[in-house]
Amino acid sequence: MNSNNMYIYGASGHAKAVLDLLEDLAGVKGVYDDNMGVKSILGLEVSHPNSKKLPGDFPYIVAIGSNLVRKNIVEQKLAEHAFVTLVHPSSIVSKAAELGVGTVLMENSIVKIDSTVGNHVIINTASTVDHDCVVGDYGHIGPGATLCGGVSIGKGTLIGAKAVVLPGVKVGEWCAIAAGSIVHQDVADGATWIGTALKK
Ligand SMILES: CC(=O)SCCNC(=O)CCNC(=O)[C@H](O)C(C)(C)COP(=O)(O)OP(=O)(O)OC[C@H]1O[C@@H](n2cnc3c(N)ncnc32)[C@H](O)[C@@H]1OP(=O)(O)O
Repeated sequence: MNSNNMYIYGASGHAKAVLDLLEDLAGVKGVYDDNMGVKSILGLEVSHPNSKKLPGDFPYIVAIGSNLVRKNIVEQKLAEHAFVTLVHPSSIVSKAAELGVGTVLMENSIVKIDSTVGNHVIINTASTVDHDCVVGDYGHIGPGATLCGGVSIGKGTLIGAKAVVLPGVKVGEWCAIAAGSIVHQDVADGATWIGTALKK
């Protein structure tokens, strides 16, 4: 699956990690980034689209760590384009789980039975989405984070590295959960949670 032809949008640290998921880079038909200062990544030339129409012959992956920037690129620049889903071979995905388009599962991540992961989500290294979870579009489950069973994560929300969301908890849209936190109650849209409490 990871050796299909595709374009990559984004050329910073997260893009490097995404390129490293691919069996080889021969299938990468182009890399785009809005930053004119970025000229290459892992030996691949980086193009700067500006007002140029982006090619549509192969699907894209938007490899940008910021959830909001990723959303804006998808919806403003690639609204007419198709996307791939990348799953590292070391990941474990239940046959009864659903993964959206443009979503990336990094090494050793796990998505368990009856979970649904939306579009353009990052399931980062060694994170766990346990049974019956929902992760909304443009979310990011950080490295080593754990979603216990029946957790719901709203659109655009960042779950920081090694954070734990306890069973059945609902985290709203566009929230930030600090690295290492334990989330034991529901979190409202747009809120920041640090440690074991909402940020004052
Ligand atoms: C491969 C990769 O790298 S993937 C990257 C995944 N990303 C992450 O895991 C990062 C997650 N983000 C965080 O943890 C951030 O600290 C956030 C979003 C929660 C907070 O960021 P900001 O809103 O900028 O808050 P800020 O940095 O000003 O910190 C606010 C306070 O919380 C404290 N704080 C911030 N993060 C944490 C944390 N993880 N644990 C404990 N305290 C924290 C700060 O020390 C500060 O304390 P103070 O008010 O006493 O000085």
